[in-house]
Amino acid sequence: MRPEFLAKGESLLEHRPENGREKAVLVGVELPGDETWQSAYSMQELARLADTAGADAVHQFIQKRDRPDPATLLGRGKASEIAALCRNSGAGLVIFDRELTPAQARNLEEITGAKVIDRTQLILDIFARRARTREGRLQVELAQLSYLLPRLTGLGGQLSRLGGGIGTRGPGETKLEMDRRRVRRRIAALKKEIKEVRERRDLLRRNRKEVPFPLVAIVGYTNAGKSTLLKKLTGADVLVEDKLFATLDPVTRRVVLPDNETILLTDTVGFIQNLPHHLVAAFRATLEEVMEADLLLHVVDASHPYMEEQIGAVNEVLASLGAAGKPLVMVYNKADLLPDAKFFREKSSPPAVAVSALKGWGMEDLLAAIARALPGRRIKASFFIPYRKSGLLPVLHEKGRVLREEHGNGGITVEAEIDAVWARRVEAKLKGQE
Ligand SMILES: Nc1nc2c(ncn2[C@@H]2O[C@H](COP(=O)(O)OP(=O)(O)OP(=O)(O)O)[C@@H](O)[C@H]2O)c(=O)[nH]1
Ligand SMILES: [Mg+2]
Repeated sequence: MRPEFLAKGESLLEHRPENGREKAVLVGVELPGDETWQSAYSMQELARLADTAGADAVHQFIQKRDRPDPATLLGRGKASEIAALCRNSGAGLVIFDRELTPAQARNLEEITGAKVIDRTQLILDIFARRARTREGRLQVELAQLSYLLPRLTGLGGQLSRLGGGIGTRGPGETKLEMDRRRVRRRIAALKKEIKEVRERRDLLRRNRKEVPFPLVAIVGYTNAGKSTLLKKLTGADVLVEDKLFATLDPVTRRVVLPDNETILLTDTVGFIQNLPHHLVAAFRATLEEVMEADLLLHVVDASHPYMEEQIGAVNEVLASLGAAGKPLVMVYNKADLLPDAKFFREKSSPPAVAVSALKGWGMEDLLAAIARALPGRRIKASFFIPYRKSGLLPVLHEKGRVLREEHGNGGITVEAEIDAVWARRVEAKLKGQE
């Protein structure tokens, strides 16, 4: 996706080749206080992100430093080594696992002669390529431009890197000012459009509320198997891939629980450690599905060596969205890859089930757990009860709070606040034969 402020032929991330895959050198920088296993895991993840974006890691290493070098993050000597690595392997791209300042990126590009980007830019790039809906695209563009704007400030070199082809002084400055204004204008326009999309969604959501189906949102670390689960439970034709961030646009489908209650199940964008905050902000509208949900299914890849850390990262994002206290069922997925998944089923708070979304194992357990965990949703409803069915009146009194009761011709009009499930049961009895 090309942000509109760029002229034709210019690209925000020039490292992307027209076709085929790019060769990249991946660099981690470990500072005092960082855990070694964490840097190593983060690098593995960076390699998978690079793969998803269309780059193959030809070299990767982690450099330990006492403090970051303000000009180049790692030492000049190391930067020259990277230059040699790039030359020898034909890599045109260097990806850092740590956020780079605009000056650092520029200096490193000068030394290495390659494109230099960081983890945030890589994730933004993946999102840009994968967003399908209008809303998703708007959100990604907003995130990209918000990331870009501070990087345009006073940096002629940086702008030319971003496709302007401009010098650093003189007329370049004027163009730079203009670009900055264009970017700001575009950001304002995007925010307005997203607000409109959001208002329409709110309307849809309100309509949906009147149909009192509980909303259940699937959340979890990227690649945990969320879409596979939705597919298995609903037969929905959703994208499942062994790639990070396969899903960007939420999909909602109906599921009928064993007690005949219907729920709406929503698949969401996956979470990742160090999720760029621009992205969280931009995807807030999408993630509102999560905040609105009556129940969350936290899907975990139980076969992953860093399962606990991934659970922690997801809980952090949930907390930042204000969804930490929501009713939740832990779904330990990929049980088919484990010798014994019994352990997970024994956890009881929050309730947990072990499943294999791929093989369809544990789906009945899961549906039963959802039914148990769903909080009773009270709605306001009115009923007309014919006298021959007046046996239903005590049900309303027992299960709900009767607000109004009027005995008229042929029957009783009752207004009550009642659990959604019971409201539907009473409706069903009223519609039934006897
Ligand atoms: N062995 C095994 N693999 C699974 C299972 N569930 C999902 N997978 C695989 O895990 C990979 C990711 O699955 P997705 O359903 O796309 O994962 P996701 O959580 O939706 O991922 P994102 O949308 O990228 O966040 C795919 O290769 C699936 O086939 C499972 O129960 N067992
Ligand atoms: Mg998915």
